[in-house]
Amino acid sequence: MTERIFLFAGTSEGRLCGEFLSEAGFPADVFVATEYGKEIFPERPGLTVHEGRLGAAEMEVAFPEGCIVIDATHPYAREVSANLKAACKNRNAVYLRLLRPAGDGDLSGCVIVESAEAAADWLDRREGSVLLTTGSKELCAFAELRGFSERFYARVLPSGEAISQCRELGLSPKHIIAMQGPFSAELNAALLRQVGAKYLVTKDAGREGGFLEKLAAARRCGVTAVVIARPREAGLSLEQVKEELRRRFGGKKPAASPEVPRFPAFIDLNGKPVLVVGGGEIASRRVETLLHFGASITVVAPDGSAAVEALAHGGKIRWERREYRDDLASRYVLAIAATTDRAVNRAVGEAAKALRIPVSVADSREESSFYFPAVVAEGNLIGGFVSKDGKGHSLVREQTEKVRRFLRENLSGK
Ligand SMILES: C[C@@]1(CC(=O)O)C2=NC(=C\c3[nH]c(c(CCC(=O)O)c3CC(=O)O)Cc3[nH]c(c(CC(=O)O)c3CCC(=O)O)/C=C3\N/C(=C\2)[C@@H](CCC(=O)O)[C@]3(C)CC(=O)O)/[C@H]1CCC(=O)O
Ligand SMILES: NC(=O)c1ccc[n+]([C@@H]2O[C@H](COP(=O)([O-])OP(=O)(O)OC[C@H]3O[C@@H](n4cnc5c(N)ncnc54)[C@H](O)[C@@H]3O)[C@@H](O)[C@H]2O)c1
Repeated sequence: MTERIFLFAGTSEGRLCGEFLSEAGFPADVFVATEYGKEIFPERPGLTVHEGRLGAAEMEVAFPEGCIVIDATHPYAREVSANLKAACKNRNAVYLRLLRPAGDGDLSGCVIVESAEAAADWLDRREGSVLLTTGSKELCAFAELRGFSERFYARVLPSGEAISQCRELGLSPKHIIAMQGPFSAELNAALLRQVGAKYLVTKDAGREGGFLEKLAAARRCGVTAVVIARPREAGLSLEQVKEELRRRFGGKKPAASPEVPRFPAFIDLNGKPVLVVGGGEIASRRVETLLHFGASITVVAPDGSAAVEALAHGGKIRWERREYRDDLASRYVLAIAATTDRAVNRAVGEAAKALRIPVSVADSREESSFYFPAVVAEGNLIGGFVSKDGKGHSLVREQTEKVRRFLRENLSGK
């Protein structure tokens, strides 16, 4: 048996390493922590991308004995690295730490602290606005400080999760900058001036992380950079990791991730709120199916088919005649995105996943956390068909029709 490769990514090195694996024909399972991380990890042949944070116990279950684990997580993601190391030890797996070199910037004039908490403590004893560029997860270290919501501006990733975290901790939209870096020194300087910052809080995220551009901007604007020191850790460069993999596999290939089909769950929708965004042909087909299962359906769409019109008129569904406004409510138990607008469908998918609501996105199997099945309901039997890979739409349609006919004939009178 050839070993499998697991890559924990989410950083630029992680992406480069993924690129290398794909080009070398090395299949791998890639893990990214957030949905946003998955989105920016380009789809590549041979790579199976999983989203979500695994705990130590889950990692241990996921790793087959003797596999190879590449840890390309952020240099500050201490907990993940500790978990990966422990899981690898218990599974006799090879642990390769892919670590970007430190930023080796000129730290003169900077305040160096050991942790986000130490940075918060230092800032608590000073006045003036602060631009935080340490990510949404570190925010809570600062949230308790007096004047947090007035003094602090947070620059975070433009993901629903990060923005809600900022909002929950009390930052108003005016104090949130949602963009993906790394940023130029010019843009950093413009933001520092825009918020009237006196302090900039940053980690030493290395050259690739845009650390040097942050230092340069702070210096240019007369802003004090508060640098959270990097944990001391040994690691390999991307080149060294590539070398190690080539050496291990020689002409052989790692084993591919086994294809796992989706589990057909039969859930109770009776009387439960279901949201359908879009009111056209596809949405109508879904609505009609869902009504058989007692769902309490709300359609959100500026215009709809004759079927939607009739159902709304007859009081069978609720129809909000408007565009979707990024307002998915958590009370829904299921969501369908079936508009002709790609951006809207994607937004519904993301909002639903953030709320852990199963969602089918009519124009993207990747973004669908469940596939809408071709439903078979004959006699006392209920079934639903999808293709294993979610690509066989016509096959599903044709074959399901045959199954329906078959069951109708066989079950007549039963
Ligand atoms: C089962 C069924 C249920 C239903 O829709 O009610 C269903 N698709 C059906 C038919 C069908 N769909 C399409 C065609 C046109 C021909 C073709 O392209 O081949 C035909 C065939 C036809 O109409 O003849 C187009 C299409 N569909 C999806 C994409 C996007 C993509 O693939 O990423 C595109 C390209 C559209 C675009 O981008 O413009 C995606 C999805 N469609 C799914 C379900 C989910 C996966 C299930 C699976 O296929 O395994 C999934 C992943 C997500 C979801 O929607 O939940 C239904 C049969 C119902 C029945 O017969 O009773
Ligand atoms: N999964 C499948 O089986 C399948 C099959 C064919 C097509 N598709 C895809 O499904 C999608 C819908 O196709 P259709 O044939 O139903 O289109 P359609 O033109 O019949 O309907 C589009 C609907 O989207 C609504 N809409 C547009 N912008 C909106 C917004 N901002 N907010 C809310 N609603 C909005 C419109 O009001 C309309 O009701 C397309 O993306 C298409 O590619 C999926």
